[in-house]
Order: sequence, then structure tokens, then C-alpha cells
Amino acid sequence: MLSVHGLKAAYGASQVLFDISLEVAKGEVVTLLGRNGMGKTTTIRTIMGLLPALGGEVTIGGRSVVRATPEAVARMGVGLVPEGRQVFPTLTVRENLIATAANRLGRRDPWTLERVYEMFPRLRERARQSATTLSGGEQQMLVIGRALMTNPQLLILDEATEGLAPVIRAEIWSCVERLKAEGQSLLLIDKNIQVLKRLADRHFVLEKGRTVWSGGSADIERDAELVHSYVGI
Ligand SMILES: Nc1ncnc2c1ncn2[C@@H]1O[C@H](COP(=O)(O)OP(=O)(O)OP(=O)(O)O)[C@@H](O)[C@H]1O
Repeated sequence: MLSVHGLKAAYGASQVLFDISLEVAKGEVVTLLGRNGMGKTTTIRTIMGLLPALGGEVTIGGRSVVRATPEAVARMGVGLVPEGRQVFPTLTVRENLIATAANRLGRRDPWTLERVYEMFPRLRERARQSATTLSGGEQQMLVIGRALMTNPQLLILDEATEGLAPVIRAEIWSCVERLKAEGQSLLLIDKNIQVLKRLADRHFVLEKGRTVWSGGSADIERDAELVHSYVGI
């Protein structure tokens, strides 16, 4: 589904990614782990075409996207929930959900408003309200719902639970669990390693712009000392 090999990227003259490699297979839940500033968000931005790659390869479904625009990457089926809950502030909840809806890939069971409202009942209750009147947690649900409405083949969540109350976090994790059960491919960045160990199939650890470790959740236990030295927990 997604394959990244030897990816390099920079902000101006400052190189941040040196050698990033990772894979997400169809239906797999994969994490990017690493301390702050190690290059997780930059990796996602480069995959999405928001930052040009200096080298390396990114393929989606076997097709290279390393020079593709963000629109083209989205059309190829990658949905991103970026850091920071970016709702469209002038639109209502419902309008946010339908603004970028698409079923480009002819999915048989596409996401609809009804399915999103069923996943996040609070959004139904607030459908006609301006998105800016929602709480932080509700805004995060809205951004996830909006990404689902594009029917992504791969959904990327960058720190989706950061700064949220535990009860809202639990709702987001239960959404992730349901998506996983439905066979949705997911790439997750989050600090809640314990939850990620339970939910994810595979993990990639980044250190100073390089992939330095990968393995399943059982491998994290086996290599606990090493992984914890990278991840800092
Ligand atoms: N817009 C930018 N311009 C210049 N440097 C940046 C920019 N954004 C990030 N960086 C730098 O790139 C490096 C990687 O940052 P990145 O945000 O990818 O890390 P991260 O692993 O996602 O960490 P965090 O959890 O803090 O978001 C850091 O050294 C950071 O300071």
C-alpha cells in the first residue's frame, strides 16, 4: 500500500530526513515512534507532497508519488489528519464533512454522513453548528470524520489524541479500533505507546531523521531497552 525507502528531506538548507524507510501493507496498522523533533511529522509531510523529497522513493500501491502534489497524493487515496485540528472555521460541522468528500476509488461501502455520525454521535448533534463552536475533542472527531469522507485507502493520524481529555482520547482510540476491524490501513503517530502496542501491527522508530528500528509489538517487549532508549519512555 505505502512504501517509503531511503527518504531524504530538508527545510531550506537544514536537512531533517536522512534515511527514512517504512511500509504499510493493506489493512495494517503501523506507527511512527520517536522523541520530539526526530522527523515524524516531516516524514508525513514529505509523503503527502507538502515538502519536496531530496532523495529516496515513496510509492502508493506500487506507483511513485515522490514528486506528486498533495492533491495527487490525496487522489491516490491517502487521507491525512494533521497535527492541530484544522477544521474549516467558516463552515458548519455538516459542511466540513461534505466539503472534501469523495469516492474516487469506487469503494463499495463508501463513508457517508450517516456512517460518520454513527461513529461520532456528537457530530450529528452539532451538525448545524459552526465548527468553531466545538470543543477541541469534537473538532478532532470532525477532522477525522472529514478525512474518512474522502474514503482514504490509507489514513494517517498525526498526534490525533494530543491535548485531549482521557474520555475523548478513549473515543478516538475506539474509533481507530473500529477502523482497524474494518480493514482500514492506518499510519499513526502518537505518544501513547501502551495503546499503540495494543492496537498496531508494526512500529517504525525514528532517530534524527533515520529509521533505526522496526518490529511488531512483541518485538518492542523483546528489545525494550533499545526501543525505550530511542523513544524516551
Ligand atoms: N518548518 C520548519 N522549518 C525548519 N525546521 C523545522 C520545521 N519543522 C520542523 N523542523 C525541524 O525538523 C526536525 C524534525 O521535526 P518534526 O516536526 O518532523 O519532528 P517530530 O518527530 O514530528 O516531532 P514532534 O513530536 O515534536 O512533532 C526538528 O529538528 C524540527 O526543529
